[in-house]
Amino acid sequence: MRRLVALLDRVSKSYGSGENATCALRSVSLEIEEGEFVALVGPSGCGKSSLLHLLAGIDRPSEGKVVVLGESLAALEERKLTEMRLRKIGIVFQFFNLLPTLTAEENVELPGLLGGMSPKEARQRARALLEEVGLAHRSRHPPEQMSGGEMQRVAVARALLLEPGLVLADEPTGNLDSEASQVVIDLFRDLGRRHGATLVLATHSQEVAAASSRVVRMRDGRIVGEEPATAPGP
Ligand SMILES: Nc1ncnc2c1ncn2[C@@H]1O[C@H](COP(=O)(O)OP(=O)(O)OP(=O)(O)O)[C@@H](O)[C@H]1O
Repeated sequence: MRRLVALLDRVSKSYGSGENATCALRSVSLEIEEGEFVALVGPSGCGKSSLLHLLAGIDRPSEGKVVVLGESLAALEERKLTEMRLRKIGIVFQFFNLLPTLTAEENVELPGLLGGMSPKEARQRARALLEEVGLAHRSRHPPEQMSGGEMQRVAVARALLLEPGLVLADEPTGNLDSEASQVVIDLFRDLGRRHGATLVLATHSQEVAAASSRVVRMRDGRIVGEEPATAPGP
């Protein structure tokens, strides 16, 4: 059997309290195995980002259990959670979140430097990743001199720098035109093959969903279907 990378066990998440409480996730259970490329799809507000935030340890569940790479996130103190986010989880955002004053190469190196890699090793790895995403020639440019698609490829390279066990992406093509989206989609599709990466992303894009190995459909904070369908549990 393949290794389990992430597990949500009857997870619920509410924001706010009393009359203003919003229930974003309602008893969601999900298992993600090594090497999977899972696309979370569903209407706006159905809970996709909330689920990603729990997997990333950005948020904690109101109820239920979240286990990522063998660690129960609820049990981790804040310092260990931050450390885990840096070293073991790569995150790609819709709006890239690159640092504007750094070059592409420096942006990609950053998690390595923060994670204790030597500057030389971080640079070598950043260069190799920028080459892999087809941007070796743009490595000295700051984000403002790049297209959206290029910025997102830099963000993907940055997310991979520390070879995370889990890569999460929230609407990674949401801000790109169709041509740039396709390049980013192809990149994600190759990640599993080249890096053995396990990927979970939230998307409204049919093309992204079509490139995934499993589509998880959500509605009103619940998982309402999967394609291909997984066998029912015991
Ligand atoms: N920080 C927050 N505080 C209060 N409510 C929130 C917060 N974050 C999300 N919500 C609510 O939780 C529900 C689920 O939101 P979530 O962002 O997870 O949905 P989504 O499927 O990612 O939507 P979209 O596709 O529009 O990004 C929504 O009703 C949303 O308004």
